[in-house]
Amino acid sequence: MTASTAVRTTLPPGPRLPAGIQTLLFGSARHEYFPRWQRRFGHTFTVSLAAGRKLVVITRPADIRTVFAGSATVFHAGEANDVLAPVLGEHAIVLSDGDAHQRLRRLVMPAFTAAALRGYQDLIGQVAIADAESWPTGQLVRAHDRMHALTLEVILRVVFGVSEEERLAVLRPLVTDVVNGQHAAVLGGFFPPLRAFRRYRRFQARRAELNAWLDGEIADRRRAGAVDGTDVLSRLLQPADGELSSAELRDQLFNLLLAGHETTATALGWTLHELARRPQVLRAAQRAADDNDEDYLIALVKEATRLHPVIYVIGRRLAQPAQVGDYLLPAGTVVAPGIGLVQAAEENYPEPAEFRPARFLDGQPATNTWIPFGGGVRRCLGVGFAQLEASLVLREVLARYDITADRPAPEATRVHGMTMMPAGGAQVRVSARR
Ligand code: HEM
Repeated sequence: MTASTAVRTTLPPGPRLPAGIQTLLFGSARHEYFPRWQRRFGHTFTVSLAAGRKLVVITRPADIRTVFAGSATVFHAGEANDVLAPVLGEHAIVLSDGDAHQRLRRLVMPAFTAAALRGYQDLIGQVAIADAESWPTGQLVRAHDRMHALTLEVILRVVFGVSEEERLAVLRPLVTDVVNGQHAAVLGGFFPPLRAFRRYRRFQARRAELNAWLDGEIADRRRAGAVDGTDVLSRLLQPADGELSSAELRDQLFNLLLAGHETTATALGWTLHELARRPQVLRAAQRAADDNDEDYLIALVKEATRLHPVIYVIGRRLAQPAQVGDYLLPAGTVVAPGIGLVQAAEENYPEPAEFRPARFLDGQPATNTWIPFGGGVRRCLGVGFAQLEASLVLREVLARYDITADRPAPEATRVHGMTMMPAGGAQVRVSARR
């Protein structure tokens, strides 16, 4: 082995700022500091976070492949997600590892197969039409807020399977409180004194109410033998080998709510924002909506999640030492594929700041250069669901409206917990289509 390829046993270089400051920068402006640190320290760098956590950020597709294809007994995603433990239930798939994860994935997967998705299509389409018909014209609309309400409606109707307006009216504010309170809960998990604050206590109280609602719903459905509906809960209730207990089922539903609601809304918000700024691409997208060209509509979302990754970085905690690229990293390190960095690299996407859906029509991107949904055995379970939902929503909106931006510059990105949002709410000016 030559000196240049020798495996290094030190951690990769990284900023020397105090860990508290690096934690703050990671929490509030990772999309600004990670590119700077990459320029300064190279393709692999270490971010030192509070409580001695070391995040080794990787950006080369070959290194990302090592992590995604690596053994699930070595690369633990559940442990890397432990900051979410105060929010999610103990059985949540996102927090699990090893055999427990494999079992949950096997039991939840049938609700996300292509056949299952076809079953949800009409219901999602109805929610999309109802929303699109009610857009106000002649004014500025915060598209992200609208998408937030819409994707919540999809979760309630298509994932939880609730259709009666009376019950939806109870659930909407309850779920909204829980979703809005999750960041206070994560902070309370980090800094116990914050648990005395009202926001933390309110989250816990509303979370308990939602748990009780979900428990009641699952018990009712089991009693009634209601497993043939076209919703995710019905699919999950279908008897399977080693089936989910009621507590496990409740935690998965809650996990799906948190994983699928804000993420999809944000991807849609960014897509509409980019379209409003680019009349030519908008016209092509409107033609695709008229022709029901699903490939183009999905290419729009793929390009939006490339240019504006909803989740900027993901992690795997090493259960034992492992070699990733040039480094032999110690157990306990979190190896973190830098989604936002790999997708913004000129060598992977020429003129990376441009919004070009055609990148996803002329063949596939190179392996591990487009990873907004993560990868390997932990790849997002809802990728097909999110793309179906987004394409149906875009079809209905673009068939009806012209959208423009008042300002040529793109909106800044705001970090909100795990999610990278449009800071101005993805404002678009809406008019009836000419
Ligand atoms: C545009 C929308 C979405 C984005 C960008 C997104 C992104 C992600 C990412 C980055 C991960 C982590 C993957 C990894 O660590 O390798 C993930 C995991 C997950 N997502 Fe999504 N997601 C979206 C929508 C959804 C939807 C709609 C659902 C379900 C209704 C969902 C359910 C899940 C679940 C259950 C996991 C955990 C998988 C596991 O640990 O095995 N997601 N998602």
